Amino acid sequence: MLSIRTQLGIVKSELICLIYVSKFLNGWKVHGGVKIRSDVELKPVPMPKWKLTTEFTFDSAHYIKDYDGPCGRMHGHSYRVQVEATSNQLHSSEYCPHPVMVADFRSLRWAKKDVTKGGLDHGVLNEILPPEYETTAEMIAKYIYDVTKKRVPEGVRLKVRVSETSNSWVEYEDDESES
Ligand SMILES: Nc1nc2c(c(=O)[nH]1)N=C([C@H](O)[C@H](O)COP(=O)(O)OP(=O)(O)OP(=O)(O)O)CN2
Repeated sequence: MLSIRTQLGIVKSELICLIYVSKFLNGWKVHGGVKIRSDVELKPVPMPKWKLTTEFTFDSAHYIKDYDGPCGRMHGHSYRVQVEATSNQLHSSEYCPHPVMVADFRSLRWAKKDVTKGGLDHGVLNEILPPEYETTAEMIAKYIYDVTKKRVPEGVRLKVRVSETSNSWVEYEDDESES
């Protein structure tokens, strides 16, 4: 008789099981495998963490494709970049075998290198960035974020700020809700 389906479309034994579970949970809820009273409000446990910030500049030329104005013509900026890396764990790096750093500063500062050495300095950004990245400060920040993300240990959260001129900054960062 175990296979007799009820009108709810579930097996009888499953129904009995559900009744037991609902009685068991009456006024309670299960959180992380633990039964707790449903009126108890759970607050996130604060986790101590490290936050590194490094800043650098690079000088490059660019134009914004189809931009109706001076930014559509080839021109240059001294870009200022800040990269922030956050983690509650320390890691080893390519250069250091011991788990003593969030991420090696060297892996965060790659973009300041000369374009012939894999960086963005003294290049034409429209030629360096893959075509899916336009050369707005927004997309330069995303590009630096995307490349840096591949160079830092898993779980390290990143925020990249880019400034073309002293007036304006752009930020690109991990989605808080992902952690
Ligand atoms: N949201 C964005 N807007 C603009 C970007 C950008 O990357 N993101 N870029 C440009 C141009 O590249 C331009 O070089 C910078 O423009 P602007 O801020 O106007 O530069 P100035 O410092 O010369 O501004 P002033 O107000 O004239 O001093 C445009 N927009």
